[in-house]
Amino acid sequence: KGLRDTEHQRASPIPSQFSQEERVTMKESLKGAIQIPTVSFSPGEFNTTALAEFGEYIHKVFPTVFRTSFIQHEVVGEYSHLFTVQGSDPSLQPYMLLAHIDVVPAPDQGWEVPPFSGLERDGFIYGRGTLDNKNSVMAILQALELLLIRNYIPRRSFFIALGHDEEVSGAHGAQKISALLQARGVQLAFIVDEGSFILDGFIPSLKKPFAMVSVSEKGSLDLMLEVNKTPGHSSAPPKETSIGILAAAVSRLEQTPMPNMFGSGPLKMTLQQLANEFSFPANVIFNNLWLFWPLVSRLMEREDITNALVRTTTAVTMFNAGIKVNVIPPVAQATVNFRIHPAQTVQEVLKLAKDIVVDDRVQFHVLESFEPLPVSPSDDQALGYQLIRQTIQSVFPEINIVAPGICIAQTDSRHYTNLTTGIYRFNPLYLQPQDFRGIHGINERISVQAYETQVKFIFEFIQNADTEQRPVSHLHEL
Ligand SMILES: CCCCCCCC/C=C\CCCCCCCC(=O)N[C@@H](CCCCN)C(=O)O
Ligand SMILES: [Zn+2]
Ligand SMILES: [Zn+2]
Repeated sequence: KGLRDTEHQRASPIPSQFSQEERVTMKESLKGAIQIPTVSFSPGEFNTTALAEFGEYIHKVFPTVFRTSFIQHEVVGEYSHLFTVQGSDPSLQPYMLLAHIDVVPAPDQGWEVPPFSGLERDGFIYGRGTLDNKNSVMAILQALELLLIRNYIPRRSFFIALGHDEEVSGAHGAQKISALLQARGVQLAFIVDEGSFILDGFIPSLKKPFAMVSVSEKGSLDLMLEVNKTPGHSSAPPKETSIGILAAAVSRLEQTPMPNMFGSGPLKMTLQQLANEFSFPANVIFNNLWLFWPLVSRLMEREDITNALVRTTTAVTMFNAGIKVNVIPPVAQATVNFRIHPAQTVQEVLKLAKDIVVDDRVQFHVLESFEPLPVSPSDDQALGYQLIRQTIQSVFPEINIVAPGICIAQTDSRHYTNLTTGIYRFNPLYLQPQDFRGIHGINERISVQAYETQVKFIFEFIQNADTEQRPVSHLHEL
């Protein structure tokens, strides 16, 4: 399986080796990026000073990118960046690399070092954005900078889109870039974004880490539940207050998980590809899912992360009520964040939620919703998927399995379905469960060595994408 060379294949790729000085520069540049607090607080509420500073910062640390004649740079939606890298062969369909420069807030509490310090400790750079997602922003531009310094000229054109509001919707960044490219008539061969990793230790009986390339992502429904009651004196309370009614409603939602959808969606493909990697007897079980699916489906529910793969999840994330200790509360509101399994729709989940609550004193307000994403191809003919696979095999030769999977979070790539059917979410980094807890959590960090490897991966990927051939079906055709 893979990509077939032709006479046009670049004779000798530029080796992905970096000098000691370059390696120091690249890690210092990442630290500088972490120190700029580009926080998204809520839709439309960003640290605009930091976003503007970030724009100046990338000019400073990647001067060659900005002065190269075949690269066009545009600022979109005030703070997002779009780079158009013109390849020498217009017959090759362009692709796009995505990343986002905004981060979620990070209060200091619980961090070993301040979250916007970018401090290095024991070989790790700490800070908000080191995994989500300034690592990708900086690694993409760093790899391009290093290629340009080595006089690289791409054959296949590509775009780099860096959104500034991914963490709150992408409405001002990714959506505008997508509309701009659509207006220019651009169609893309594929997109590569954040959203998955080389996963290590997420499934107990799996012997080795494997690379999961997410070919779909879950949808979402932000639902606000509201109960109104006439306020009054707390000395003569009604049998139920708005708070009590609402608490019972959200408790019912928490206690009644959405149906287990194991068997539909990309997870089946993931497990089939992994089957032989499990130790005995799990390998027998995963090789015979037709027989053991009830058992596997129950096993998947046990851990939070694997549970998120088999169903629409329900997270009560906000609860507001009450105005004074001796006043019966007039209104109580709770917000529930559902992450929708690819085999369900927003409308189905809304109906299920209402059927669980069954209380007409509770009003439902849909704040925002997004359908799950279609499944991108991962077969032998899928150029983007095969290029990712090829580059993983080169940069991580110890990884035996590259499997398609699903992203349990949302990414900016969801705004680009108008431009391509090939959307792949993969960050070339090892991720363990404790690293996952750092994403949106505390002590988010990346090892210096992992960041260098990410730069190396993109450095090779950009060159691999210059291939002019289509993927081939069978190895024996090589
Ligand atoms: C058998 C396979 C086991 C798989 C285990 C999966 C482990 C999880 C791996 C990776 C998931 C990390 C995803 C990182 C991307 C985070 C993107 C993000 O934070 N997006 C936000 C966007 C919010 C937009 C506003 N609604 C989000 O989803 O909240
Ligand atoms: Zn992200
Ligand atoms: Zn995030």
